Amino acid sequence: MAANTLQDSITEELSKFINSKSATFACGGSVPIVSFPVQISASSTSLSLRWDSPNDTRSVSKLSFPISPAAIEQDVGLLELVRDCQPASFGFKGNDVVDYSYRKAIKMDRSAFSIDFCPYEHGIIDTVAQLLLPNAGGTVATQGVKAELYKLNIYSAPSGFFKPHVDTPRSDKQFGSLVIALPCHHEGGQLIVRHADQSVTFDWGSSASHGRTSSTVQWAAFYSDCEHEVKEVSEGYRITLTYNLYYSQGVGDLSGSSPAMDVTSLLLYHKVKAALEVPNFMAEGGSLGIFCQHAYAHSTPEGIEAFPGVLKGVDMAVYSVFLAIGLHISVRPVLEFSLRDEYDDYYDMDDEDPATDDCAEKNFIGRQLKSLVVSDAGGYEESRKEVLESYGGEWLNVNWLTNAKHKNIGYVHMAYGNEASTSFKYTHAALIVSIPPTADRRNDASVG
Ligand SMILES: O=C(O)CCC(=O)C(=O)O
Ligand SMILES: [Fe+2]
Repeated sequence: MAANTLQDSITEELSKFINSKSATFACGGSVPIVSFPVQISASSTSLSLRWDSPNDTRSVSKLSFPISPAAIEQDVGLLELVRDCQPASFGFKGNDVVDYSYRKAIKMDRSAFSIDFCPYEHGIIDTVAQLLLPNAGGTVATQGVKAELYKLNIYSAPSGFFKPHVDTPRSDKQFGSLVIALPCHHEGGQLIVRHADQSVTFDWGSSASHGRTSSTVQWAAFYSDCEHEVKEVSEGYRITLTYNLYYSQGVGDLSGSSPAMDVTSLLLYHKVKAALEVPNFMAEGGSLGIFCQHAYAHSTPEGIEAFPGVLKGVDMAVYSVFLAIGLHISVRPVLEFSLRDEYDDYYDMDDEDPATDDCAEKNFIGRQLKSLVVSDAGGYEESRKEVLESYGGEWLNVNWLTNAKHKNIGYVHMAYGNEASTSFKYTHAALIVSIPPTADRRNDASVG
């Protein structure tokens, strides 16, 4: 093949692959167990599984990992675990079925055991969120991953296996599955994951993983629509934990609605309440403004769609606190504007324009976040007032709590003057709160 033809065909194949979902349908890795729990003593180089004995719920059994090839036949805990598991079923036409010609394995339900391994602690869930989630078909409101432990499974020699299947989704929020292999000696039992005409094999057997089985936890995650199978185990015990992976409100999407956070735990909540109780604080009511302290893409359509969920740090705290107190708060663009701007001082003497009167106190605030506005306003003989009106917003006297920090270009318009040219304005994203007058604050149960 001529060099260029070869290059073209490789380019085409790589390009096709990157453009398909196949580029990320499965991922995996390994975590050395010597590092957890955070190593305080030399004895912390194992992990423990504890489970309820089925015959006596007061009695708890324990098994420590890793389990070496030598220990496999003598480990009493392992034999007990095998004894206490039940045959593993699989979903077939809406029923749970046990059929050893399709799946030969045993399982334990999550309600019966606990283990001191947490995939979140080792960055596995962060990795899944970064790699699999973006193509999993969620929305901007589902930027996080919740991994829910499902079952413990054992595939043992001579012939544990699970034929090709697709996992039954537990809810419409499920986008994938995570399998974690505990460090126990085995051979065979490869997990093969397929998507379109591609496949990935995860071989966690001792020889294939160069002995790592004895010292590492190995894992794989894949999308729900991927067919997968577990090949026959020829030696030892392949012990796995399975997790269902769900979309969740992730970091960046908890503003005002974090199910886990009590907003009153934020000191800011009490400070704001105390301020509102002072009659002379904004006695007439008005607008309180907080310029966002972090940078956001607040003038692109995708960036705007992500608000308010994308707020972070103190911006999220501010948003959540005012929302919880029951005041109206929204993210709005503030046009960067000063008296010294362009030729405004000289050419724009329109008396009605508040900018020429008291713009030192007032800010021009867009009604809502807007993607970049390109306008033909501002040509010859048009006042700045018309330029601003074409953007859409109002002049507000704002009591600012923070200074502007980050800006995006928000508005492109014609420049003033008699030659055609363009000019632009930056916008800052700010949280604008409507503060009622003192009398209304007292009457408002949610504020008092
Ligand atoms: O243990 C495994 O590797 C995967 C098992 C599996 O496919 C399942 O439990 O649905
Ligand atoms: Fe499965």
